[in-house]
Amino acid sequence: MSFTVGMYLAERLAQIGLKHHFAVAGDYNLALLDQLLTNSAMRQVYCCNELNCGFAAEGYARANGAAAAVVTFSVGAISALNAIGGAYAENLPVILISGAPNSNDHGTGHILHHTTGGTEYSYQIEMARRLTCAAESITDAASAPAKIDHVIRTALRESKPAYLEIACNLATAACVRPGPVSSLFSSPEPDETSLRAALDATLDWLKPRERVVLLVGSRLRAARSAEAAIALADRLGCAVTVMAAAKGDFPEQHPGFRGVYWGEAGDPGARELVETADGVICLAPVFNDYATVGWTAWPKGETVLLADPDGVTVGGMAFGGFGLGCFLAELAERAPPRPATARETGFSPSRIAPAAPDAPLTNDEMCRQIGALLTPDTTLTAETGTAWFDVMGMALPNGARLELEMQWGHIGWSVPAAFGNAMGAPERRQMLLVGDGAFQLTAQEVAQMVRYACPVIVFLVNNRGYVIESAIHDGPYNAIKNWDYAGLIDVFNAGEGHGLGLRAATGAELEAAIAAALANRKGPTLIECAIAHTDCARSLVTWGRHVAAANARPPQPR
Ligand SMILES: Cc1ncc(Cn2nnc(CCOP(=O)(O)OP(=O)(O)O)c2C)c(N)n1
Repeated sequence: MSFTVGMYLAERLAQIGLKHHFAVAGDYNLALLDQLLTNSAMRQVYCCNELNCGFAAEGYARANGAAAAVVTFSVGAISALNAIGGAYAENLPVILISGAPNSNDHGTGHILHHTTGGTEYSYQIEMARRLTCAAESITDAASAPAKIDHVIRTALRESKPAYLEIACNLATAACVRPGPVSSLFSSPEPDETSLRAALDATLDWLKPRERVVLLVGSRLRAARSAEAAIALADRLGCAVTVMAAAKGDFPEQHPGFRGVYWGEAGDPGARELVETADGVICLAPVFNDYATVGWTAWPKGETVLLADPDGVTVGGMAFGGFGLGCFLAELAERAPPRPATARETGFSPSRIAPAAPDAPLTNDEMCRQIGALLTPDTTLTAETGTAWFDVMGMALPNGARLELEMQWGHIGWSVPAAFGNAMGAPERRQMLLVGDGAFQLTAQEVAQMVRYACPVIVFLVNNRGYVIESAIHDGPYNAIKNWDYAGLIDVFNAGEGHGLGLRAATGAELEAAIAAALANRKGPTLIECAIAHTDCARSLVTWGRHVAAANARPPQPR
């Protein structure tokens, strides 16, 4: 069999470490799917729809480092683009690959199915360009290798999604074979002059400061700088706080860890620590409206050093041309060691007392039991909603990973993302905390957890509606139709699956359900937790009040 464009793509995806790619079939991509199937290093995994396919790939990228989703033109790709927007917002290298019209149709005036009905088909790549770091259209075999390599190389370097569309008659076209994969991982050398200047300015800035705090942000992970951040914390002997979206991105058992900084909604003491510090080193933060609690918790001014993936701002100057990791590592080397002052007082997350076993299940008791399940090899995916606030109070053992989507915040993301994460890291204990409202958007991907025998433990918080929305601004639109969520599993099993659907209305029932879930290694266990509609973390109410105020700001005269 001659080597083809589709085989070139398959080999590159396998070479960058993908053992799976996600797909939904469509006549524009069937020949390409066949070509991808010829590569035995990768398994083709199918999803119920293209939005879920994109989110499954996003979740896979969190576990595996990168991911690919293969969809059909327009009707598939435009749904998937919502998930690609999420991957962009969350700094994840997901390659969206779309089948596309036959290369002979361009310029012929042909009207094609799965298009908007015109004779131009470039609208899709134009949309994709707005949500990716690189986008290419393959309509001839000769240029395919360079375009494929460009898209993958840029996605890996930028830690952002990229887009590739392949004409449906090109996947089987003869193509050269790929060269060494090292060319896909190349990145520019740091600008030594600028790096030195940034380090000198930082050391000068540090000199007079006695109460320094690190504030870890959610782009630290994408910048692959977590180890360097730990080294810096050890060198400076300082306190370390994390922003909500970065919870789990710094080891919580580290002696300097002091909790989540999230204004009035964060851990007790974290706000005072950050806001009374005379030096706050912000590591790859995203200070958006939710993260700053409606603009009420945003460290600024000359006490702040901003260390971003693409540059450092300190002492009234901006420096660029080097990566965050190398800046932090060099700073950890050059900063004068300081006594571990921050380690005099430890950090202990708030403890929840066990509820009476037969009392109606409360949100606190549910969080207490879930928190007790966290192990160093646990991945907990938490959905937009009260789940955000629930997980903030849980102590994460070193090694445990918390997956959040607090920038894009697409409800429903967590179900396919947890499925994708489970496919990428099957050796980890995979748990999902999702509200009933979000679940209703993408519930069908639990059927794929059954199909691929993923033992994900799904905690479905049935609090009868959109509680997070009610906390911001209530109204009839926050009520939803109740489902028999546990009963869905019988539907998804369709007789041959090993999913388990359980209900928990008391602490004792939740304990029993968790025991059954831990024993069920052949498929997902969905535990429908009955929680009163008004029973939510107090921090959500505080946060909701500030966010509502920020949303309600009257138009300012311009
Ligand atoms: C795709 C999408 N559509 C609408 C929204 C707005 N939104 N954010 N959170 C919610 C409600 C989430 O409700 P649940 O999942 O039940 O979570 P809880 O807060 O635990 O009740 C909405 C409707 C959103 N974040 N994403």
